Amino acid sequence: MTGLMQGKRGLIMGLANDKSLAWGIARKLHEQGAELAFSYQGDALLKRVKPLAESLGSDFLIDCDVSSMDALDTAFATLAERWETIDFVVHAIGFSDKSELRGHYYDTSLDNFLMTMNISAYSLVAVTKRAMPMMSEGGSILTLTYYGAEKVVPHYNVMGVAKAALETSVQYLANDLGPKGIRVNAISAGPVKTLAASGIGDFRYILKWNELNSPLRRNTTIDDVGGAGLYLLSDLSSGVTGEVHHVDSGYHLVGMKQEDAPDI
Ligand SMILES: NC(=O)c1ccc[n+]([C@@H]2O[C@H](COP(=O)([O-])OP(=O)(O)OC[C@H]3O[C@@H](n4cnc5c(N)ncnc54)[C@H](O)[C@@H]3O)[C@@H](O)[C@H]2O)c1
Ligand SMILES: Cc1c(CN(C)C(=O)CCc2cnc3c(c2)CCC(=O)N3)oc2ccccc12
Repeated sequence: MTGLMQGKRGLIMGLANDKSLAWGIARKLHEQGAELAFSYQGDALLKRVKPLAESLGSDFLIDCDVSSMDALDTAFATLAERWETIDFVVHAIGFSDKSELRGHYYDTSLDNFLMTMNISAYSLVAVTKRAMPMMSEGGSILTLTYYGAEKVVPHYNVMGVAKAALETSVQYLANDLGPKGIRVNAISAGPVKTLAASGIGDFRYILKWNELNSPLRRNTTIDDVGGAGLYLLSDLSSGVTGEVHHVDSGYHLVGMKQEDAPDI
């Protein structure tokens, strides 16, 4: 049977290892017949990303630090050399100085505020600008956000502000690109123990709280995110753009501790 993504190809940005949300998405896309290119952040990550990409039949690896406009120009030129058109881009990138992802938001430095907004929010605009001309047959762009954009999650701090900017950017980009048949959406994922989650104080508490208080009473997996990513990147979501789709076991619905949740 032909897959949902048969004949489709695109770029996955933000794969670091086999715990990455990008990995959950890449696997599902490959299963459904997509052809994949991967961008990674520097040689240190290449040794982990290369074997993962190869396991999905891809030898198309592109070094790209999204804080550099030259690197973005070079990355998309390399992409266009081999593939004249692409059907999708996954933007699974976010970063802040972890010393400011604890304590008070009012202690956020200007430097880290700007760096965090650049990498975690502006980079989607910069990527979209460069992907657009390659999506002459239309396309789908997907980014990853978190509930901390909508409501205060203690210590998510400047990342929450950046994700709020990212989510509104999704709306403005969707409106700009709609006439070109390019859709732009976000998945708001529940907490998942990834590289970007390690080094966060009391992450185990956040995971446990979500497990005990989400409607599904379980944490989110990268396969949960992969399935929803496949939907948003495929023609099944042809009428969907500018959307933030929660893949969080329903946690965003909850306004108070569940009765059956033990104290943790
Ligand atoms: N893990 C979670 O709990 C969770 C929940 C919701 C949303 N998210 C978001 O999902 C996305 C993917 O994160 P993840 O949890 O899979 O962790 P991850 O560490 O596996 O992925 C983050 C990626 O961002 C890349 N990156 C950081 N700075 C970069 C730069 N300047 N240029 C290029 N790449 C850069 C890293 O190399 C890494 O591959 C992020 O946007 C994150 O904010 C994560
Ligand atoms: C959930 C959750 C996350 C996971 N998540 C949704 C994220 O978006 C990850 C954000 C993040 C951004 N930059 C860095 C790190 C994490 C740690 C390593 C590093 O050096 N920089 O991070 C939190 C930080 C504080 C509170 C909750 C969370």
